[in-house]
Amino acid sequence: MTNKSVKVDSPNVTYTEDYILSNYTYNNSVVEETEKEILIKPVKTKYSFKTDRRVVKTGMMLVGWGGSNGTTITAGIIANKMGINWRTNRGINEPNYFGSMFQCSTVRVGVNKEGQDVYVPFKSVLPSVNPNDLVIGGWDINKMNLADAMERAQVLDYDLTKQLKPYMKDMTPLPSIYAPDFIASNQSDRANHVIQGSKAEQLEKIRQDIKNFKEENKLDKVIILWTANTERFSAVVENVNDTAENLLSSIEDPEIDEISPSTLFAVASILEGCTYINGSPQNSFVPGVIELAEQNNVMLAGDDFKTGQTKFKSVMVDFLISAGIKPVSIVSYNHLGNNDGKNLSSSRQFKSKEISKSNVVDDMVNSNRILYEKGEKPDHVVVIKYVPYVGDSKRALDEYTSEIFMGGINTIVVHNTCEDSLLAAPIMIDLVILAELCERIQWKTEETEEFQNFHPILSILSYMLKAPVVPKNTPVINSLFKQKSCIENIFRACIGLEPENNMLLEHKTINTLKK
Ligand SMILES: NC(=O)c1ccc[n+]([C@@H]2O[C@H](COP(=O)([O-])OP(=O)(O)OC[C@H]3O[C@@H](n4cnc5c(N)ncnc54)[C@H](O)[C@@H]3O)[C@@H](O)[C@H]2O)c1
Ligand SMILES: O=P([O-])([O-])O[C@@H]1[C@@H](O)[C@H](O)[C@@H](O)[C@H](O)[C@@H]1O
Repeated sequence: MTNKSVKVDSPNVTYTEDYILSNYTYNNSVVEETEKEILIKPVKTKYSFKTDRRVVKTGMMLVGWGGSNGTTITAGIIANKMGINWRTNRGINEPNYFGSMFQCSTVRVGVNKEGQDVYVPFKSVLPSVNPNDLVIGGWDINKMNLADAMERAQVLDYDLTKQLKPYMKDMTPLPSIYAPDFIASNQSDRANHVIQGSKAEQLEKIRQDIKNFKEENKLDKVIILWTANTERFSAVVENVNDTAENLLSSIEDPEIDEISPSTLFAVASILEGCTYINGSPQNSFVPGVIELAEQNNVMLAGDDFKTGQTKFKSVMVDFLISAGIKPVSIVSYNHLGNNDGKNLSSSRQFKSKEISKSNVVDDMVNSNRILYEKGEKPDHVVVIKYVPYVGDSKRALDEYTSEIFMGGINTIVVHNTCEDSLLAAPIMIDLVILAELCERIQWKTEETEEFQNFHPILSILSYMLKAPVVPKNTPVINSLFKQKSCIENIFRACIGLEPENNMLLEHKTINTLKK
């Protein structure tokens, strides 16, 4: 695939040294529904987009750096950066970023003179950070260095880990905030690298860590990503964490415990002006965090990486319902033996994951009132079991039972086995790279004078997340192809291209009589 630069030649697009400026007409429709009629009125909004072309030196700080995902993403980036090949019984393996939608998928940009579709790497559409250039750091409640932690995770092939150890042995996580009430008690033996002191002192330490990391590595920006253990949900308590002011005040109050480590990290990130991404299912983004991010115009994205079983579900259910087939029972079972699975074997932590894995079909079900009455849903069961022997190699079994034509029943069973962390690492890379890119895109319309950033809650990143956090009163979209289409078409608009509509009219209106 080409590494050529991609440029749009259009009166709607201007390339300056520092910016790509595009004028884009956004076509939508306003619908008026009466007793007897649905009246649809097309509307047009003129947008201007401004994308900063200056890709700067970017750091990625991982909370939970010593875990399976944290060590795997670090190992994968080093292997790609250094071009480290490794041998297995299948022969020589080369590093890649497979599973990263932005690094390894393509977009159709038009047709050539022969009428053939032309595809370019998605990552070539707008200037973005090369994952090889990410400066990596982070925190863990366990002091093990990254080389030993990579071995502990047992995710990557031996010959690769042997070559990587010299690069990772001197990488040591910073001590972190440990609150035993928020993660499984079976994690307590891991907690040997903990920041002491009050919540306020812990918050200040994390803020200082971010400042130091930025300064020591001469970074222009840092993105912070939570890939630590799944926490239980935090209670949303009036006067405690319901507003930004109350949350900041609660952090200063030693009597208040209902502030999770992940919420403290989110507050620290926001106060340091760093985008924060929640890769786990807990509600780190209590209302006070959301308000603080909006007040400081700092971006957030979450919750819970969408990597395997749930990603598949958001395709499968979309296919069934959009085909007019009615899923009536969905059972998702999996077992795995990594430390994530160990933590999830505790009921309160499993509950967080059960919620994020269960809500993923709601938008698709609610979009079809032919198949489903209002409020009607398929039976939906999520089961996760901890089986130490299988380690990171998650075994997922899904059963989709649907009603089909004339009383027929269709049952589809899927078995899916893979190293969970090898699915998660490229998704984490996409989240960080795309979050950084979104920080450099601004928009305005004819009604707004100044260019402004996207809303701080980055719902555009929903493709990578099981339980997308979205701005208040906006829709949660879980359908994978709608999510991909959203990212692709917004980026196309930034270079003045129309949305991909898949009409290929040029191939359907050919004049067969023309000689
Ligand atoms: N496919 C996937 O792997 C996948 C998909 C979706 C979500 N997730 C989520 O990603 C997270 C990480 O998964 P994993 O497989 O790497 O788990 P892991 O248990 O191997 O790693 C988590 C790490 O976080 C550390 N930790 C726990 N509490 C911490 C704290 N307060 N501060 C800093 N570090 C802390 C632990 O010591 C551990 O090293 C989990 O919450 C998991 O549910 C994983
Ligand atoms: O993304 P996905 O494969 O549906 O979900 C996964 C679960 O199946 C797995 O049990 C859990 O340990 C991972 O954290 C991840 O959430």
